[in-house]
Amino acid sequence: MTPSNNTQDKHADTPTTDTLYASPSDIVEGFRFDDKVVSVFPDMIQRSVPGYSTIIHMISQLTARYAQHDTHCYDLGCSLGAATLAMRNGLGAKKCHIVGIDNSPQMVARCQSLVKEDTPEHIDIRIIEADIDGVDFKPASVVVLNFTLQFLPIEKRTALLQRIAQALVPGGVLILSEKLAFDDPRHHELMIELHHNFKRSQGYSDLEIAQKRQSLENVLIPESFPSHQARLKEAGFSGVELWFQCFNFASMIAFK
Ligand SMILES: C[S@@+](CC[C@H](N)C(=O)[O-])C[C@H]1O[C@@H](n2cnc3c(N)ncnc32)[C@H](O)[C@@H]1O
Ligand SMILES: O=C(O)C(=O)C[C@]1(C(=O)O)C=C[C@@H](O)C=C1
Repeated sequence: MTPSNNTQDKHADTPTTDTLYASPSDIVEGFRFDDKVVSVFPDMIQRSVPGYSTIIHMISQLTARYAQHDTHCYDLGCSLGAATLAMRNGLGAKKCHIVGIDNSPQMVARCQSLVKEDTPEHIDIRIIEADIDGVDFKPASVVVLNFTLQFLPIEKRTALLQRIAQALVPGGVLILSEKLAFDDPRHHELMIELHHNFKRSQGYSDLEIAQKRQSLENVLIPESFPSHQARLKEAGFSGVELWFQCFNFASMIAFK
């Protein structure tokens, strides 16, 4: 079996368009990664996160540059495995242990079958159902948190990043993608407006945008780049840089 080059190819056969917030609802429930979200997730994330494909593509390249032989490569909050497969593609001939972790049983079940059908047996790749808060990390060279930390309660974020920093071998990196907040309220509002315009351009209605925003309230908690930078340094990283940003969506690289 030949692994696909485009990590989203496998998701292309998922037919479902995201219409989860298209009908008016009296009570908008808090966002959860349940069956309904799993069935539309590739479409939802592609049409909601500007630059998502670019980030996934670059995770391959960053893995090619930073992965070290016989270490672990972790994808934390792997959802359907887009970043996991991007890491796998970036490894080339390097022998690493790839581990994708998610605490949504529905995501994990679908991810396991997608990864299995696309990966030759000699590649060491595992998708595990677990809370990333309690995982005992093995020595790692590349760790990915692609739009996952934002769902962890703020008070748990430092401890997780400390455990990641401790697990990274010298020369290892953390790739951290997040929805950002901004300290200047004028800029914060502008970024939200431009993001909503992006969603409109992707076919979402004003109602869908408003209801999704409500469902993410107090579930996805964004922080500013300076806050992330300060916390990552406190957690043990020696350098933290932004390598991608489009509006309020960004990806950082943190060096051990
Ligand atoms: C926005 S999605 C991540 C997208 C994915 N990384 C990608 O690149 O396609 C966030 C994921 O994090 C998972 N998640 C949230 N909190 C978690 C936790 N404490 N432990 C493990 N997974 C978690 C969710 O179930 C969800 O699948
Ligand atoms: O739709 C939004 O406004 C988002 O914030 C996008 C976002 C994310 O950043 O994780 C939110 C939930 C889904 O998991 C997919 C994407």
